[in-house]
Amino acid sequence: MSSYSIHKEENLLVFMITREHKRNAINYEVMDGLLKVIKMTKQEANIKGLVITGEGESAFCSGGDLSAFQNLITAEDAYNMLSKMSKILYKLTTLNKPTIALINGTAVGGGCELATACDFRIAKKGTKMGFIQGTLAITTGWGGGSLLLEKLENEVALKLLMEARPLPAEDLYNKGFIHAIYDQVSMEVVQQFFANINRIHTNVLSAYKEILVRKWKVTQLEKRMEEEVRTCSTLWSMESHHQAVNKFLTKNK
Ligand SMILES: CC[C@@H](C(=O)O)C(=O)SCCNC(=O)CCNC(=O)[C@H](O)C(C)(C)COP(=O)(O)OP(=O)(O)OC[C@H]1O[C@@H](n2cnc3c(N)ncnc32)[C@H](O)[C@@H]1OP(=O)(O)O
Repeated sequence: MSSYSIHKEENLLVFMITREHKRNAINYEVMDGLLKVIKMTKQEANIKGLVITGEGESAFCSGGDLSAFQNLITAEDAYNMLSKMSKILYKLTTLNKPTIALINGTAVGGGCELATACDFRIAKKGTKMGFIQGTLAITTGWGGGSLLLEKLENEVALKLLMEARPLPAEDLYNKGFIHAIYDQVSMEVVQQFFANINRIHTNVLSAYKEILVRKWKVTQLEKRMEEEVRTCSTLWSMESHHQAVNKFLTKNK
């Protein structure tokens, strides 16, 4: 069974992680799917934007698949995986069309990084989200810390990263991380959120994205994300991280 699906909803492409049993954790197949959908969104003239979501009601995305990545022991092993995803998140962030994270359930760790790489975040009421990487004795490893610092005030972002705890969507709406909250989330609410943007020609939407991307090029966002990956790779190789992952993976055994 595939780890993701891609379909069209009117003029939007929808990418869904279909790993509900793993709380939509990201494996290499999901990474490849993300690359594919980013390319499709860019190339298809009749597509106006991209929506990223997770299967089911419990989770948007629980970050990297810890069971798949637990065999990455050294900093070099970790770097290869982390930089692969970080490059994908940079491509997503700088995509020339609007992107929306439809946060249908819990988003933690790399799941929050994925959401941060989108332009807009819509969440279901009460959903918990957190950059919990600190509890695993690592930092954000896919460049999401650098992205969060671009999207929120520095002090607000830093506090979220340093506290490493899940917060309800309502709190994150007040901090500016979430842009709209709905009782239930579906493609209907995405179309509602997107309606005004949808009236505007794609060339104009792309031109606005280009203004933002130009700023990120000047401030070397890509390089900053790469440095973040390197720092996380070193932390990843430490015993404290391996112990924390082991604790999670054996919690129900
Ligand atoms: C690798 C990059 C790094 C980064 O740069 O950010 C990361 O993303 S590190 C990963 C960070 N993520 C986590 O630590 C999240 C771990 N998951 C959880 O805390 C919880 O599962 C949850 C997301 C809060 C959901 O809780 P709950 O609804 O109670 O479900 P369970 O905990 O029982 O999980 C069900 C099932 O799914 C497996 N699972 C969940 N998350 C992951 C994951 N990230 N990787 C691998 N597997 C995951 C969990 O082990 C359960 O499996 P079974 O026991 O086999 O049913």
